[in-house]
Amino acid sequence: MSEPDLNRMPVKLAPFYPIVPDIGWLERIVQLGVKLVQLRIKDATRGAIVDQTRRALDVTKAHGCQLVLNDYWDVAIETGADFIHLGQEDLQAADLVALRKAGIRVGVSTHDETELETALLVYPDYVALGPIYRTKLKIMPWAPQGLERLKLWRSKIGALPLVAIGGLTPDRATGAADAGADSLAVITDFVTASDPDARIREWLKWAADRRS
Ligand SMILES: Cc1ncc(COP(=O)(O)OP(=O)(O)O)c(N)n1
Ligand SMILES: Cc1nc(C(=O)O)sc1CCOP(=O)(O)O
Ligand SMILES: [Mg+2]
Repeated sequence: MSEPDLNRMPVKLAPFYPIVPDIGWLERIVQLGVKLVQLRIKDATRGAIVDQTRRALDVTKAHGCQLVLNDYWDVAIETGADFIHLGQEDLQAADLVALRKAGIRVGVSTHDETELETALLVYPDYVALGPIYRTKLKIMPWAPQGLERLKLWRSKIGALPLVAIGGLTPDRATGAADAGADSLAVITDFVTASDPDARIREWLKWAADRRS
């Protein structure tokens, strides 16, 4: 368990939080104005992950965007990523003290109340709840949580930043944000769009309208 750093400022997450499978996607969308992005690489060597994370940090820093690395907590420390995102199994393996010492922010996945209790024990910088809607990305044992569950998470975690994930689309965005999500994590919607750049711009316009 890692103690909270009382000097650590709470994070403010951008309302739109795209997740990408590789550096090519990341470079493409950061140039469009994305301010928070997750690099979620599956099935690559550690060397390739380090290399892509370094390249991701170069491009995100140049564009005033924050980088979240998924899963690879040791690579996050080695490269100086802004955040690490940890699932519940990742959480058991990660060295949270080392992450804190390195100044890396920590986001944690939750899918039920037990997982939320576990997540809160490590004083995360944000909590993610999913899948809010059915997702086509991966098979998951949880039924869609829905907006009521998002409201419940909001009431349970107070001011801690809350990320919604799973099946989100621009049509569903305002509902999820009004239910309490500070930031919406999205993959399939823009990756499978006929014009991904246009879809990213649509999301960014929604985020800008949401902020104002
Ligand atoms: C913002 C956000 N929320 C949830 C997840 C899922 O993390 P995890 O449960 O570890 O599953 P994988 O993404 O590693 O397959 C996430 N990546 N990001
Ligand atoms: C990777 C992932 N984790 C989830 C969780 O609930 O923890 S849902 C999910 C996929 C979300 O992406 P899409 O926008 O493609 O549905
Ligand atoms: Mg994971």
